[in-house]
Amino acid sequence: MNVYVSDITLAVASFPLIALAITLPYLVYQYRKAGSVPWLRTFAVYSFAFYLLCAYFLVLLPLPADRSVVVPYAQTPQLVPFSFVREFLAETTFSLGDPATWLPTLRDPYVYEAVFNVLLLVPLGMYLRYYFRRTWRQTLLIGFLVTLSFETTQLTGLWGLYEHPYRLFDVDDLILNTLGAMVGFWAVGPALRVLPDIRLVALEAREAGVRASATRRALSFAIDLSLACAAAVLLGALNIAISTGSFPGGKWFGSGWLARASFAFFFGIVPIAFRGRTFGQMLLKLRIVRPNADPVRWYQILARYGLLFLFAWAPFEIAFGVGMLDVFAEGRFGWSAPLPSMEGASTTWVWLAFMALWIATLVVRAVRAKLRGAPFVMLNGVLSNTRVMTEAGVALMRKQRTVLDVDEVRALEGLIAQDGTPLSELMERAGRAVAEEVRAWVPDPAPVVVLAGAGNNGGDGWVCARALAEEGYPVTLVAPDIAERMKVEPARSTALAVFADAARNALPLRVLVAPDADVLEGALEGARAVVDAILGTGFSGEEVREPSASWIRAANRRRFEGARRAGRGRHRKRACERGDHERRGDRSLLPKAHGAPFAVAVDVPSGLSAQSGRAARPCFFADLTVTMLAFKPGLSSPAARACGTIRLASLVDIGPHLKRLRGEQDGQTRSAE
Ligand SMILES: NC(=O)C1=CN([C@@H]2O[C@H](COP(=O)(O)OP(=O)(O)OC[C@H]3O[C@@H](n4cnc5c(N)ncnc54)[C@H](O)[C@@H]3O)[C@@H](O)[C@H]2O)[C@@H](O)CC1
Ligand SMILES: [K+]
Repeated sequence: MNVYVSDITLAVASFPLIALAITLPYLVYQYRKAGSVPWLRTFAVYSFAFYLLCAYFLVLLPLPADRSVVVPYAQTPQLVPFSFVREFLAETTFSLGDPATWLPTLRDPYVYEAVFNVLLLVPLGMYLRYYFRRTWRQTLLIGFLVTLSFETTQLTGLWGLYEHPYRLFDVDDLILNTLGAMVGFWAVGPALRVLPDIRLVALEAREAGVRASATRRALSFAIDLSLACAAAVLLGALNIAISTGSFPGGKWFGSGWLARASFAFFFGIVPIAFRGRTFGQMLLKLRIVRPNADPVRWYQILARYGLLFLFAWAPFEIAFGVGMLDVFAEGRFGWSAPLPSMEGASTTWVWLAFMALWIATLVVRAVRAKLRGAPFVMLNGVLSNTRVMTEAGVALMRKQRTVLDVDEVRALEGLIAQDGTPLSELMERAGRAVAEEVRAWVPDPAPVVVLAGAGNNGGDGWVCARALAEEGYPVTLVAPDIAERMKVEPARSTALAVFADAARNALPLRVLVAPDADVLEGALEGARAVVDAILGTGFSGEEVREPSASWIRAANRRRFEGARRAGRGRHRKRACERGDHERRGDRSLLPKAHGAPFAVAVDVPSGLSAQSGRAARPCFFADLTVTMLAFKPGLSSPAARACGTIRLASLVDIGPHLKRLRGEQDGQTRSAE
């Protein structure tokens, strides 16, 4: 037992080193991939790394001191399955009929080693299910492969580092370890109800990643600063090495000038050459842009960093003089060296006071930004009219600037159709885009409910349902009437075509026509995702008419109250009945019930006016809204929190069509005048 403890102690002792080594790459990776660094994921990653370290230490240590040592018992692999059971029965006093022998056997090495071997991979199974979202089959396979890697490492004496195996290759270990992974997989099941969904965490992180957080910017600045300092030191050393002796004073330039040149390179030339990105910013997917996300001009970059260095540097240079930086020439290091020799300490104080003031303004700005949920803007950013944004934020902001009125979207559709892409094709692309989002969320086929209205928004729903059914998802499509009786084109022909396809190819697609409340609730209960294709840009009015209203209410109930049989969440029910989740101006939304399906709205959540942004009662609450062609004005109203994350499905390159539309609009205004 002590062996285990000492291995784990060793792992604890060496983990900080590993943590240090993985932190920078982890932060960079996380910012690049997910956009921000949520604490839950970070905790999961670090604890997983720590666990793996422990596991490997337990399997491999202690290392024999001598590379050529022969450990007799480890030489012949143990290949008979379950021999530990036989040995245990043969060598211990254990007897099933005699309870007095039970307790002592627990302390028997055969038993605790077996238990240990099971426990070793229990955490792996837990991580695989919760964090990596693996199925039980994948967990079984991965658990087995990890065990196999342990055992082969032992069999080969640390891959040839030792001349002979020093630990025993044992088939029983393979069986018990793999069993442990499966135990972990099943044991974490109940916890999944309480733990936050790791995918939701990722989605939130992506959303948070649109904003360039102070940490992310500080990290990128630290990278650039390190590069500039390293280059300055290197150049300084080179300068001395090359020029010693050949010049009076032993060098070509003062190293102060080299430092300045190096800073000018990394903070001036590089971002100008790479259109607003320093190396650190490239690594962390940040960019210097104008406040409206337009590209910056070269002089704005110079102003941005010039001002920054003016604030931080100029008072310092004025106070200490240029020679101060000349560490190689002076043979002294750091700015503390000349302090005693200052002609009067007053300049030092001036500089320190200036720095303190500047840092204080930074802190105030940071706190204010945090409180208001606004981006953190530094004074040099204000003066140079530049901001640092994430690439995702820049892309989003540029797209969002093209906000089209609902009428304009309709006109645009007409122009696109004239140019050869009919509305039915747009509908096909729209439905598939929504299906893609559902699949990204629910990667393995699982029940999905599509609520499809009578208009073209419903048509998108039909396409989405077919796309998912083609991938094996059991889809329930809820429609107000049979497809033949739909009136709007191309929704009608699309629905008919989907219906025919489903029958011909035996797709797992079931259509419920005007189901009663119980049937609908039953369908929603088992769903992993629900698609709202009831009402889109064609919705108008203060109230939603039936049956759409009941459908929206049923979906919202499932979302906020949980499943009807769960018996929990009575308080939620009351809150829901009071309409807490719908109240306008109420900033915090009721949290989702556990196990509630992922809710995707097509184009706009049903009940929300895409034009005015007013939410009718009821209004569908979505996690994600996939809006078609362009952003609409209503999507940025306060009521638009019903949208969840908003994603744009471009469907076509609208640039040229938009130009034509705007041209035509101008022509009309002029002729009207
Ligand atoms: N913009 C685009 O490029 C595309 C748009 N398409 C979809 O088409 C949608 C627009 O289609 P439609 O113009 O047919 O309109 P919708 O399908 O959005 O809505 C029309 C239906 O809503 C009903 N309705 C209106 N007000 C109501 C109320 N107060 N209560 C209950 N029902 C009400 C109408 O009776 C009609 O059945 C878009 O939202 C989008 O999803 C896609 O099919 C293709 C591409
Ligand atoms: K909708």
